[in-house]
Amino acid sequence: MPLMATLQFPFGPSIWNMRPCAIRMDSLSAHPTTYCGTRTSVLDMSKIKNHLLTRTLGVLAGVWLCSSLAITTVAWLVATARGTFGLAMLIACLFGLCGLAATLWLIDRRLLVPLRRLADHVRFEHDFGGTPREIPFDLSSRTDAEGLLARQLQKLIEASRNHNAALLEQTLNDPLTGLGNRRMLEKRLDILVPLSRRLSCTVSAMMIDVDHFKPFNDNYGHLAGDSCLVDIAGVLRDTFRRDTDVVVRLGGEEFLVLLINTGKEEAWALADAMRGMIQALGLPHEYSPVAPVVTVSVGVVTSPNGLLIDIDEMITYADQALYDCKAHGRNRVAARLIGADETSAEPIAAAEPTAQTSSG
Ligand SMILES: Nc1nc2c(ncn2[C@@H]2O[C@H](COP(=O)(O)OP(=O)(O)OP(=O)(O)O)[C@@H](O)[C@H]2O)c(=O)[nH]1
Repeated sequence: MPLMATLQFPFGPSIWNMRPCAIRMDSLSAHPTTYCGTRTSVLDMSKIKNHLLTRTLGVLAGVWLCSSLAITTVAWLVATARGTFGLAMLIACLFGLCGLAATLWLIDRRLLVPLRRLADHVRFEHDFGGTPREIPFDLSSRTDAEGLLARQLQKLIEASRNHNAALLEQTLNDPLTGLGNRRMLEKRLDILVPLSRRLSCTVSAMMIDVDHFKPFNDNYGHLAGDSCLVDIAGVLRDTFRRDTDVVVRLGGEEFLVLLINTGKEEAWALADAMRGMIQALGLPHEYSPVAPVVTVSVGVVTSPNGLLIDIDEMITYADQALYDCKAHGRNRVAARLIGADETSAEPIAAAEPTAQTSSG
């Protein structure tokens, strides 16, 4: 509000173009911690506002005083010389108007035009999806209050960009394992679903569940459980490395992998290899009836030829395949195939684990 008040002089249409800038700068300082994250910047902003106000009023008063003195002198001289008071007053008024117009023009060129350009820049930068742009050099290199304002705004914009990027990172990642989370999955699906449809390619999803994780947690402790989840996430990251592979932790001890252009045999083979690698980690789990080490069960579902319509549907089918795994003793891979008629998803088989020999 203070800066807004500073700029509300009736100087013609260009003044009204300043409104967005005034509001934006005002809102920056009104929410310092959420927008720029520093209180120092707010102090600087208020200094700038005071500086601008003092300077504008100073320029106005100076120009007005000088022109009034000049006008009065000229009027007095003319009236004395010609003895015609009316003519003298007319000339004085003309001079006065010219002085006023010159003052307004100067203020517009020196103060308002740069501020208007700054407002345009801030408006552009406010769209954080855009490519970052430096503030125009002729503005930021100025040594006066406008230059200071430009540099401060650039700092605020950069701080805000970094802050937003960090927040985005946090909202898309699982803090424990560093894998993506459900929101990341949704974001990637926005790209992958249309792509798989356009290319009419197969899509496979895997639901991975740690076998008997509750007794592991209960007996070895929550920290050991966390460390186990991190190790499993590492295997997933190493196994599914293509740019289009999506690996997320859905929550708890459940992970989801989405593979574009991957048929059922390939998905099955990958899932089984990954299952073997997790078993080969050899994380002791003496409370598991399946094996003396940590193992996983994997439900795989494949949608042929871009039939992936809805991720929730894929997850439901993958869950059913996972249920098949559990019904057959865990530490294995089971797969389902979504046919043209998606309601008749049929189980392909529940694969005997190739690396199950050690599990007994
Ligand atoms: N350490 C740790 N444990 C978690 C986390 N999230 C969930 N859990 C634990 O994971 C366990 C999940 O237990 P259940 O859902 O019963 O699964 P389960 O024991 O693996 O049983 P099955 O899946 O049928 O083999 C619970 O003990 C949760 O407390 C986490 O972030 N860290």
